Amino acid sequence: MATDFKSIPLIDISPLLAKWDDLNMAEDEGVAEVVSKLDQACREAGFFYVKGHGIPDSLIKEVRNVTRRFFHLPYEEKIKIKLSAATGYRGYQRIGENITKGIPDMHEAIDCYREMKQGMYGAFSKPLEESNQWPINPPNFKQLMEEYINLCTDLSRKIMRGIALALSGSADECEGERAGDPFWVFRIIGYPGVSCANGEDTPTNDIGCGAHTDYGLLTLVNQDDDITALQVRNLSGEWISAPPIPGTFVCNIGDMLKILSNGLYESTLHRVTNNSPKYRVCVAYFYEVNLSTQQCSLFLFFNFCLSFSGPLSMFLFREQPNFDAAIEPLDICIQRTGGTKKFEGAVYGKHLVSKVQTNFVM
Ligand SMILES: N=C(N)NCCCC[C@H](N)C(=O)O
Ligand SMILES: O=C(O)CCC(=O)C(=O)O
Ligand SMILES: [Fe+2]
Repeated sequence: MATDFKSIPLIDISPLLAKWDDLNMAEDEGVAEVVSKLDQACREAGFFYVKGHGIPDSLIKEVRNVTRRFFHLPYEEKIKIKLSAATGYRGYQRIGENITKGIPDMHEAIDCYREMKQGMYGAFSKPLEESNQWPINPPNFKQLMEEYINLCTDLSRKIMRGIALALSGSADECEGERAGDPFWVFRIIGYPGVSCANGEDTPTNDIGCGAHTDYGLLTLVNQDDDITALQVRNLSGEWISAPPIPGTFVCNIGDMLKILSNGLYESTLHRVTNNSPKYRVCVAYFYEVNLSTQQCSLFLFFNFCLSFSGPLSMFLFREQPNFDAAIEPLDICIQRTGGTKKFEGAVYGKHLVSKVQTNFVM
């Protein structure tokens, strides 16, 4: 975010999706136009809406509907999948358990993370190495969300190809050899509506989620289409609303893309306040990292050799997400920003674990 933007741009990405896997995509006029809009949006706001994304509207709505049904269940039902350090920070957290900059957030949520094989990355990934906890009620919850997550993963990868071109890299600049198996985070969130406390006329103004930046590359927000609650901070510190635009996702840049782009793009601060009397649902998919490391290539090699020793080893050595990717500013971006690295590299998984471990009071 480098400007005093007053609204958030809307981009129709269908030309990019039509050519995303075409080696000459950058020469296509339609793609070039999308790329230039992405570049402008990422520089100016770090936020943009996308339409023409190809994910069926019926699925997007159904994801919010089952979410609403879950949060309306009695508390005893919801804590059956309660999040704790012992569950790898996966599962349900009640209102006020997530904290941002020391202040409890007025939201409840289910947190999910791409699952990882135990012991894969050494000690640092241990805190997150458990399985997701899905509600058994509504019964189709897990299946529906997994289908949705897969579509969001594909879509994010394609948008990231456009962003890689916008950074004047190659389309797959932000991917490793093992692209296609990225690490993701998924948050299913509910924000209670405000009520007028003690008969006062003005509703209490509770912060649904305090000002923060997202941790990875790109976020896709699926928000209720009748409540304006998400706000994005511009350069002079004004909070600009991101009202719902039916049929779109709100997309924003996370900390890993800020590092990769050497600050050309920034992860913009945003927050949520639900001042409406209605309960608000939001389902956020976070496309976190998709760059492989040296370690990963070695692992791939072993995996390749072992794949000849039968189906069992194929199963044991199935692909793992690149949770341990070391993120450094890309050379092309260093050149474009005056030749010096503005950020030290970060190991993605360490960044995530340090955030998650300080996000809860329970
Ligand atoms: N995985 C992501 N990006 N989650 C965003 C949650 C932001 C709130 C959190 N308490 C914080 O302070 O970061
Ligand atoms: O509720 C929203 O609109 C956004 C939530 C968000 O920013 C987050 O979970 O990181
Ligand atoms: Fe966020």
